[in-house]
Amino acid sequence: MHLDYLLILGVCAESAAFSINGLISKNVALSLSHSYSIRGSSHLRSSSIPSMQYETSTQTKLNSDLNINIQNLIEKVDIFLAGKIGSVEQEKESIVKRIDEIHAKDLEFCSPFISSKLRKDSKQNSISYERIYSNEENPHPIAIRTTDVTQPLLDPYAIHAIRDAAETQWRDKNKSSSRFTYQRKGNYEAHLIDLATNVNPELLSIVNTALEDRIYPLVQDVYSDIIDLEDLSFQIYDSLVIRYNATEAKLFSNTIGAGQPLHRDLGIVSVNIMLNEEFEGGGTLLENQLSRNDVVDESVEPLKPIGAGHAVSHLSSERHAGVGTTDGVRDILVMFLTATRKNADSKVPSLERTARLKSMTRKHSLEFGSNHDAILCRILHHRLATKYTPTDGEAYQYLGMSLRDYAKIEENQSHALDIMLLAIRCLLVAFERNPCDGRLSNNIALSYENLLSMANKSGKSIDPIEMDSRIVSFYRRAMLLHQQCDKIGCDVSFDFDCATLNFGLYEANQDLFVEAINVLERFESSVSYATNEERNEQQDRMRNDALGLLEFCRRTLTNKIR
Ligand SMILES: O=C(O)CCC(=O)C(=O)O
Ligand SMILES: [Fe+2]
Repeated sequence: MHLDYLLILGVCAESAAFSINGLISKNVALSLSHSYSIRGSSHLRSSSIPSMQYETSTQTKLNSDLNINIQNLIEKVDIFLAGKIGSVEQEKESIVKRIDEIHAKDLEFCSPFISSKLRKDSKQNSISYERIYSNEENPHPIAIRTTDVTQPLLDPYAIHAIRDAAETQWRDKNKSSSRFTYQRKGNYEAHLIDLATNVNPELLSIVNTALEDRIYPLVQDVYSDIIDLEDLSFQIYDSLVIRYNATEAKLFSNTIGAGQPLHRDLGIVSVNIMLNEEFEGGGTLLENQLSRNDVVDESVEPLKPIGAGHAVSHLSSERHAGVGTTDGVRDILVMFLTATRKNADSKVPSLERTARLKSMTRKHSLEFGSNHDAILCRILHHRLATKYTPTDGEAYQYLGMSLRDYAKIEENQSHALDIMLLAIRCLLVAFERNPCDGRLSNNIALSYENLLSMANKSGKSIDPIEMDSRIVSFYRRAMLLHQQCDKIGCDVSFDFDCATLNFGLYEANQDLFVEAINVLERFESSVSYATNEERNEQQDRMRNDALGLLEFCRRTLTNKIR
């Protein structure tokens, strides 16, 4: 589905206003005034760097149109920011300074692990690997998998030492210092640096040898086409031993197994090494493996290394999940690599800056007393994220969502509408880059709904049929993407619930009760795999709302038939 970006600019022509039938909000005592937009998660690893490449032949023309529009769009965002913030350039500088300082501090955490020599001085890569491609007509590489059984990144001795140290730490509850945010039943984690420091000092030399001889040369080989490696030195900023214990997860009736939801990691490159083979399910699902056609592709399978000691690697910005391990125990060692520039003015690569800008936004914005200033802070951060990595779809997504939030508090209706249009255009740029992000499709549909109601308020009119078809297409797309993930064993239940309820509510508001029922019926059969208590509560509330709405639709339909 390709959308016409220019059309969005032209939707405000003067003609009859379109009004949504307000049946639900008028007649039903449901607390459905809120819609569920989906924010990026705030955990340590929620950040993003661009996907490896971004081109398809059918998109070529759109891309070139898009380039002109992006420039125009960014200019408009800059004009908006300059009108709201007195000293934009100064603010930007201080944000970047703060981000770079955190980066420098984080690098100390794993400093006992060696960093890579510059590429020209480093060893030649000897590890064979294959590329894994996105699921589209003109696929682009999204990951690699090592392919030669005789060349593991870690040998059995190293694997044994790592697992043994992790188990020792897990037995000692006092020693578990976790920065890991996916504290789900059945999941365990240990920082490799803690294991090397507190449990088995030999791990330092084991890991450093693997890094120097195999891992860094491999990474430099794999990513040389994608990242400018000139004067770049890689370094571990964190590394985790993760255990997914399916038996324990099942005890808590978490039927999808032990896993991690979709996320991005901080840093630049993630290397995911398999430590054992005795489990069912599991593996790493990359969002871009999903089908972007409006079908569920049954052939998509999560990536698994060829055996213990072997690896899968991807840019940390590729959105991915740990698919539920359904039987046994799955152990992995994940290394998150960042980098510094040796000879440049700025030591921090722009990819790293973008990732950190996005991950720090929430924290920085909470420092402001007023909601207005907090939203401006978010817009500024995401604008900077798009500046450092213009290809980053998620940066555009967040920029769009923060602009949308500004539009909602803008009192001047006409200005609000203009800002909303800017927001939607950012979201559409994001969609071009990340067509398989189900949250994004939901948020676009929702934003079109917001646009319609704002247009009504300000007396402007929008082609209702065009809008309706976009809203429905984006909700359908969101549902389909979530459905694919769910089928593969990746926990998207929260996002799936959001999209389902929003879509059902939209249909019900159009008096399309049969359609609404079809959508909402999912709530009668689906299971919730909430990640933490807060989400659990929110999800329960959503489910109740949805079931109430479903009942209302059924009742209304029966009354109509009578
Ligand atoms: O389970 C997996 O393979 C994914 C692990 C992962 O993404 C992470 O630890 O950040
Ligand atoms: Fe990850």
